[in-house]
Order: sequence, then structure tokens, then C-alpha cells
Amino acid sequence: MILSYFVQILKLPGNENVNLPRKMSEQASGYDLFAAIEGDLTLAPGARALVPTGIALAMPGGLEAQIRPRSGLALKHGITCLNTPGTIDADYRGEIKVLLINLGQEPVTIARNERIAQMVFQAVPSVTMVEVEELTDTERGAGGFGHTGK
Ligand SMILES: O=c1ccn([C@H]2C[C@H](O)[C@@H](COP(=O)(O)OP(=O)(O)OP(=O)(O)O)O2)c(=O)[nH]1
Repeated sequence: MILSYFVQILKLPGNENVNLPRKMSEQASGYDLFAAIEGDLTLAPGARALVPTGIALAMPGGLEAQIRPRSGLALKHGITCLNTPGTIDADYRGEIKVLLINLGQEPVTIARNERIAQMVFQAVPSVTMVEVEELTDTERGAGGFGHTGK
């Protein structure tokens, strides 16, 4: 079943010429995000930058957007998102920004309107956490961190 939602998108003042997030193929999961920067931005090795996209969203409750790296930028240049996946909350109305980091050994220049990351929408279940004195039992119990390999 394909869930469908309406999401409002706004070009922020001064960003009338930015590209809207775009799916590069019909069934792509992610909408590519474009750098809404004036001129170029060079990231030295190890440097990070919060890159504006010039857009804001209004999503219905129960939806989030995840900001994920692009594999091509990561492979070719070592550019990824530091806080991946970035979380865009349904109630956030500010500018979507992308926290890029250069994990490569060379400086990398990002150009205006370059595709810097992708945005994937996800449904978020409604959860009510209930504090208890004891948890239900399972075969795994507290085993983890490679427990099943032993
Ligand atoms: O990659 C990101 C991550 C977050 N945000 C925006 C949307 C999100 O709804 C808001 C808050 O993000 P998050 O909850 O990750 O940040 P926080 O450090 O917990 O800050 P806050 O106290 O504002 O929630 O910042 C972005 O634009 N890009």
C-alpha cells in the first residue's frame, strides 16, 4: 500500500529562484535538495557547514522528513551529512538546512544549485510510552552487541 500525503512547500523570501526538491527518477525515495548559496562554498578537509536550501515545509502530523547524504558525493568527494539522517519535524516551519562535512582529504567546492543531499519522507507512528516496574520477557533478553554471534 502506498501512503500519500500533501506537503506544503514554500520558497523563502529572497529565494524565488531556488530549485524545489526534485525526484530524479519516478520511483526515487528521495527528493534531491539544492544548495541555495550565493556563489561557491569551499569545505576544507574536516570542515563542516550548514548549507541553506531556501525552502520550508508544512507537513501533516505523523510525517517527518529525513535528510540523507548522496552516495555519489560521498564516494567521489567524501562529502556527507554529519547528523545523518537529519530529522525535519512536522511542526518545523524554518528553512531546511543541510549539515555537510568533508571527510575527504581534499578541499571540496559546493556550487549554488548543486544537489547536496536528499530528503526522504517517513511516516512516524504515534507512540504512548508507559512506565512499568518490569518488562515483558523475550528469548534474547538483554543480549546484544554481537551476542548472537557467540
Ligand atoms: O539536518 C537537519 C536537521 C534539522 N533541521 C531542522 C528541522 C528540525 O525540525 C529542527 C530541529 O532539529 P533537531 O531536532 O535535530 O535539532 P535539535 O538539536 O534537537 O534542536 P531543537 O532543540 O531545535 O529541536 O531543525 C534541519 O533543517 N536540518
